[in-house]
Amino acid sequence: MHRDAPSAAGPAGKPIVLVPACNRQVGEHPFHIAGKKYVDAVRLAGCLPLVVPSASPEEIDELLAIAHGVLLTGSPSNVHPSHFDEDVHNPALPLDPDRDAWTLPLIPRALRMGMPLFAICRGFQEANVALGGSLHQAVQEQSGLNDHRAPEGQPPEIAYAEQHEVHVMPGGVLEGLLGHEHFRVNSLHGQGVKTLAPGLRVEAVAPDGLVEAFSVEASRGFSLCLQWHPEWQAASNPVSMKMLKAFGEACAAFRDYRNEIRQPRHDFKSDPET
Ligand SMILES: N[C@@H](CCC(=O)NCCCC(=O)O)C(=O)O
Repeated sequence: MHRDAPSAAGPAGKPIVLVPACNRQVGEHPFHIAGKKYVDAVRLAGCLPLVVPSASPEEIDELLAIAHGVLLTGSPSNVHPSHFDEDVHNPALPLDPDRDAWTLPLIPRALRMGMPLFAICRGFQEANVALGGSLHQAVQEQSGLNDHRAPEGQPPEIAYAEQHEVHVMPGGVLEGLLGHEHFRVNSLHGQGVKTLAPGLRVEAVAPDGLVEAFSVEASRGFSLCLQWHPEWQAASNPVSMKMLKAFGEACAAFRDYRNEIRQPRHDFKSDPET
């Protein structure tokens, strides 16, 4: 086999990142939707976004067989509290049980494979619940915790403006990437971590002590789950770009590993050119 021949798995294309969609009623009809800023963030990471409408358990396995990473987006909808054994606290707030139904089983399966995971806001909350944690349904109603919701009725430039500092915990993924002790982030959430799932490592906390970032210690792959929105104007945010670059590199490494183990073993004895 010529040394410069492409590998049997073919030239490595961009890593494929699954982006689970939300479910939204538009007029009389149900739609699957995904925020453009999340899809743009996957491209900024150097990966190929694959927005997925929904998936049956069998389809989850098929999707994981072709993917090299998962990005869980934010959403105005809340993770249904039944997944952490609570009743709905405020029925006026939107839910998305169809998204919950497949992202919650997707997360542990992806992590068990060592597939890179990048989770944002609702996605951060999904990851905590999927792995056995629970959420405050109304952070602002908890004694000692601040109101982490965005200012109401404001244009995106105000709603996604930086709201508070986060303190980076020493020795974790974030400190390794950023080397920062603290920096300011935006904040657009009413739910928040109540109990952290087993096996999660706190990566950053807000001034009131609320967990703002975690990684999955048990996973052998890259994982970074953030309560804030790094995808907002990410291209002009050096902190966001460092995290997205690390995620993209981890997805590329996972792709290369996948291609390597799937490459048919070469029988050098029978090949006259070796
Ligand atoms: N609904 C949850 C999660 C909040 C969240 O993801 N906000 C972002 C919504 C819009 C966007 O996608 O940027 C909560 O309130 O905690």
